[in-house]
Amino acid sequence: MTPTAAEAAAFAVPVISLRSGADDVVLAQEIRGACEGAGFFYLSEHGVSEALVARAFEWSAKLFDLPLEEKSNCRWTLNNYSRGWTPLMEETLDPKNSSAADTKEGFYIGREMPPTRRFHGPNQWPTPASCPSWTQHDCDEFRAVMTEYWTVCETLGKRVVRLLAYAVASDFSSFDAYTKQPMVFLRLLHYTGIKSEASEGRFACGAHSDYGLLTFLRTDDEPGLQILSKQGEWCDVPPRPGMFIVNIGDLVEVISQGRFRSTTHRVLNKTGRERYSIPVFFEPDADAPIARDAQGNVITAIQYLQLKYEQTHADFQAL
Ligand SMILES: O=C(O)CCC(=O)C(=O)O
Ligand SMILES: [Fe+2]
Repeated sequence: MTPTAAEAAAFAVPVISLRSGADDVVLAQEIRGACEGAGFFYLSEHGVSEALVARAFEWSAKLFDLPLEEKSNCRWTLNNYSRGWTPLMEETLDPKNSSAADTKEGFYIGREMPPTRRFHGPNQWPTPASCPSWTQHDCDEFRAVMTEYWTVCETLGKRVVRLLAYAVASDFSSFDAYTKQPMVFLRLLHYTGIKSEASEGRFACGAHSDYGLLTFLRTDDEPGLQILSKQGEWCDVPPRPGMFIVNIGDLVEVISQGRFRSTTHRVLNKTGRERYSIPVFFEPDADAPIARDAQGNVITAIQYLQLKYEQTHADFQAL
C-alpha cells in the first residue's frame, strides 16, 4: 500500500540537534516525536569530533586490510566476552528470509574491564604477536583511537538515554537504575562489494531491529541503510555529513509498551562497492529486567542479548 503524504511525513527521519543551550525538555519532546514516528533520527551538534570519527574509520579500514590469518588471531571465539573479529558471512541477522549470510565482517569492542561474566571482560586488541603486519605503534594507535571513540560514544549515550527516559516516562532519571554500567558495544563493520539481491534473500545486513536501548551509527559515504515503514515500505536513510544516525532498540519498545518503535532496518548493497560503518550499541546493565517470557519469568538484558546472538551468529557459543 502506498503511504499517504501524511504517513510519509510522519515516517520521515528528523534531525535533532544537541545544540548548546537547548532545553532538555524540548530535546526530549523532539526525541519522543522521532520515536513515535520512524524510530530513527539524525543527531547533529553531538560534540563528537569529526577528526576522531575520521580516525576511527581510518583504523577500521586498516584492521580489515590485515591478512586473514592475522584477523583470525583476533577472532571473537577466542574469548568469552564477545570481543574481536567476526569473519565474513558469520552473521545472519534475518535467518528466516536469507538464503546466504550477511556480506560483512566485524570487530567488537566493549567496556575494558576484568573478566567477570559473559560479555564482560578485556578487549581483544591486536598485538604485534597476533598481527605481525602491525608495529607496536600501529597496535597502540588502534587501541587509543577505538578507546577514545568508545568513551565519547558512551558519554553521548548516557546523555541521550536521559533524554529518552524523559521522552518515555517524563522523568530524566527513569532509566538510571538500568544504566549504571551499561553494556556498550562498538562494532566496526566492513561490507564487501558483493551486491545484494533482496528478492533472492541476499543482504549486506538482513532485516532486524536492534536489541537494547539506543544505537549510534556512523557510516562512510556509501548508501545502503533502509528502514521499514509502518506501511511496509523500505525507505532509504542516507548518511548525512557530521551526523549520527540514532535509533531505539527492542528494550525501549518494551518499556514504552509499544508506543515507541524498534524499527526494522537492513542494509542493501546496490552499488557493488565496499562500505564501512561503525554502530555503537548502547545496551542497558546486564541484569536490567527487560521483559517477561510466556511463563511470566523476567528476562534480563544479558539473557536477551545472548538469545539474539545465538539466533544470528554462527560462531556464538551458547553456555
Ligand atoms: O551498517 C549499517 O548501516 C547498519 C548496521 C546495523 O544495523 C547493525 O549492525 O545493527
Ligand atoms: Fe541494526
